[in-house]
Amino acid sequence: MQTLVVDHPLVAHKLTTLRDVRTDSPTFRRLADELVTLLAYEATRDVRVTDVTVDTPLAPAHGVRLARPAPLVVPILRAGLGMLDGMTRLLPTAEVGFLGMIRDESTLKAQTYATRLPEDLSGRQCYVLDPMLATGGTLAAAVHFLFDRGAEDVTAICLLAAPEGLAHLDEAFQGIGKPIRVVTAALDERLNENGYIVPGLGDAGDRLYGVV
Ligand SMILES: O=P(O)(O)OC[C@H]1O[C@H](OP(=O)(O)OP(=O)(O)O)[C@H](O)[C@@H]1O
Ligand SMILES: O=c1cc[nH]c(=O)[nH]1
Ligand SMILES: [Mg+2]
Repeated sequence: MQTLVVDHPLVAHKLTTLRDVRTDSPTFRRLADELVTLLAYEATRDVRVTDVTVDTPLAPAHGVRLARPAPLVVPILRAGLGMLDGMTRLLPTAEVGFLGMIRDESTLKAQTYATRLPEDLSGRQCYVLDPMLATGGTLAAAVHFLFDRGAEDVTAICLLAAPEGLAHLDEAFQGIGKPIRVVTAALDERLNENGYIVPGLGDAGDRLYGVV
């Protein structure tokens, strides 16, 4: 598995405000949206393209277009939904699948309550959106869903990651023979006794959409 921590002053600036407990929900949503677009720029570095030639007003010009089939973007509900618009702004032709998952707060195990994905993902590049990679249980389950349907590679875009979550994914997908990448704005220190990322930003879903 490959991990990329995007090192850029604009990313660090926006992430700092996102973490701040005084940041309200509307500002949090706007910053999450802006951050995902910056992260997606790096995360899509290996997106498949095909060569094309277009005519400028002066002469033919060689260039590229996104290859078919289009990439699949998969936000993990609920918090991943806050990253969808920022991603599709950059990749407007992408298709979107959905996974609804919630972590049981006592066992920290991920439970799936909704799946809406294409049956056949053969040859598809997939981008999973979830702001928090904590124990890694949720993301590991999501990646399994995609590989089980034939996805060619999976790139996860996260706002924050914990070392424990990256280690979990490394172990879970060792020897799978398919590329997995995690692109994140920061690698934090650790998880606390409740499985929350420290220093983190709290519960991303609650900060985006309110406590339910
Ligand atoms: O790496 P893990 O330990 O599995 O934890 C990370 C998951 O926890 C959060 O979702 P949550 O269960 O709070 O659901 P929500 O998005 O509906 O708030 C977060 O958005 C991730 O999906
Ligand atoms: O720190 C964390 C861990 C899991 N889910 C969150 O929203 N935040
Ligand atoms: Mg939550």
